[in-house]
Amino acid sequence: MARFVDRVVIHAAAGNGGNGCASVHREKFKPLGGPDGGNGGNGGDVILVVDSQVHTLLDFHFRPHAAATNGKAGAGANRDGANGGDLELRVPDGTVVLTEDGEFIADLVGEGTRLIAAAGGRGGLGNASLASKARKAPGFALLGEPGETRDLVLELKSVADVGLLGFPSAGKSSLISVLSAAKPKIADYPFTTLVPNLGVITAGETIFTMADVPGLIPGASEGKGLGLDFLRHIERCAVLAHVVDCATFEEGRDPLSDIDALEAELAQYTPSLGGELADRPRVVILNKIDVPDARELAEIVKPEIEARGLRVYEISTASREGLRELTYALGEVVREYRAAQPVKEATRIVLRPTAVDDAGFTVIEDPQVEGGFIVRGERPERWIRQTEFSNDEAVGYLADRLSRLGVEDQLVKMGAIPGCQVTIGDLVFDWEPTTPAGIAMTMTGRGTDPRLERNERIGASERKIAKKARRVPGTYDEE
Ligand SMILES: Nc1nc2c(ncn2[C@@H]2O[C@H](COP(=O)(O)OP(=O)(O)OP(=O)(O)O)[C@@H](O)[C@H]2O)c(=O)[nH]1
Ligand SMILES: [Mg+2]
Repeated sequence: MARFVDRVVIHAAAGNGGNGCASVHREKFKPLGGPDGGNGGNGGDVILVVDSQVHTLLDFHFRPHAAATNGKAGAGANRDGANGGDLELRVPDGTVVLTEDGEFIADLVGEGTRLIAAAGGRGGLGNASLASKARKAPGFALLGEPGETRDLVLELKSVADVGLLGFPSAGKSSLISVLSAAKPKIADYPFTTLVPNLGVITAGETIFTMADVPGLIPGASEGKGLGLDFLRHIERCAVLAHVVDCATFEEGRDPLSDIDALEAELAQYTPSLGGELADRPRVVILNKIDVPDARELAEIVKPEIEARGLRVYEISTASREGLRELTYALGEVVREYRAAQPVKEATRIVLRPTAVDDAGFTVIEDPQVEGGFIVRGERPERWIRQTEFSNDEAVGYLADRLSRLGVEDQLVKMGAIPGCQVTIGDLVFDWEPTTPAGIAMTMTGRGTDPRLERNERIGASERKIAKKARRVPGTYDEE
């Protein structure tokens, strides 16, 4: 059976956007028929999708790299590049997504819940789309944006329906091996099991999973033995089953004190996912009754344990006595537990949180460069990525865009002088006002900016967004 992996790091790489195409339509006797470069396709997303048929993160353990396909470049004759295909990764219900630093991103609950783990890059516009009255035949196109790459931690909130608790050599691995198809290592020395095993058990209509975990000893909550690691697994099981060795001759051990010792450890442990371990339903499995002394002992302690309100089952994994009854009883407890859970609602679509400053930007003084500035913002940074810097026309277009957004005005307002160093994203450059009258231009109203009239590529709505961003206090406006 599957080894059980409850925590993996995945490397998600979304597809890059395809580059836009700069092309000029050509026909016989009509050599310059206007721009006809198509747009690049968008890169594919890497998406996590909850699938109730998936129970472990094992696949990701073996294949941690996930990449969506790139968008295709645009071509002449107005042919747009194809979009890259999304890559859907199927994850178990109850997968918790964290950043590598342990910051919580999402809790994926309910069949079909989706999370964009890494967003594909946008395709670049071709020169046909960039054409305007003022720029009838642009000799450039926009570059496709690189897709996001993110390292994410996936953790299983629930690893199994039933978790086995017990001292080393109590017979936990033996039990899972006779109840399910799991074939864990079994031996008569302590700590045979080092990593948990997962078994799938059928009890009539009910199918449930059981986790065999490493043995527990007193002091585990402080890290003794395999300690905390083990408790982290137990925390993710709905039902806890004590497996008690009734045939041990070890000094100071008997079924009751074994149970008490392990309960004391559980009580010491603070579950990292919240929720109390004390609230989990419990059963007690008295094992090894094929040994005569053990059977006798089991008979003696059974009523005492039952008096604590626990269900007790006497079994032997060696002679297979009592297994059928145990299987159905566990199925019953699991069914009860499931029925008591609130109905899980599919969160349906959890989208990647969008950047708050999508429409705006901020300018700060560069702490490292005297007289320098850093411009931050989703859009200006994206525009930089879309620009092919070896093409002067493309650079001019970028400068227009930045100035229209108000970046230039803001730099002036903050005391930028021509020639100072400005950083936007990956780009560092010596700033020069776009027009010789750049500084004076801040005195004119926005509506009278001659560059605005010249350009119809930016839609009214886009301009409105930019304007609105200017009004939001704190976005960047220092007034
Ligand atoms: N006589 C008898 N021996 C058993 C029974 N169940 C398990 N054993 C023996 O007990 C020893 C330990 O069994 P395991 O299943 O490895 O015990 P475990 O609880 O998984 O132990 P750790 O992984 O070390 O925590 C082995 O030698 C088994 O053969 C049983 O019902 N009767
Ligand atoms: Mg074991």
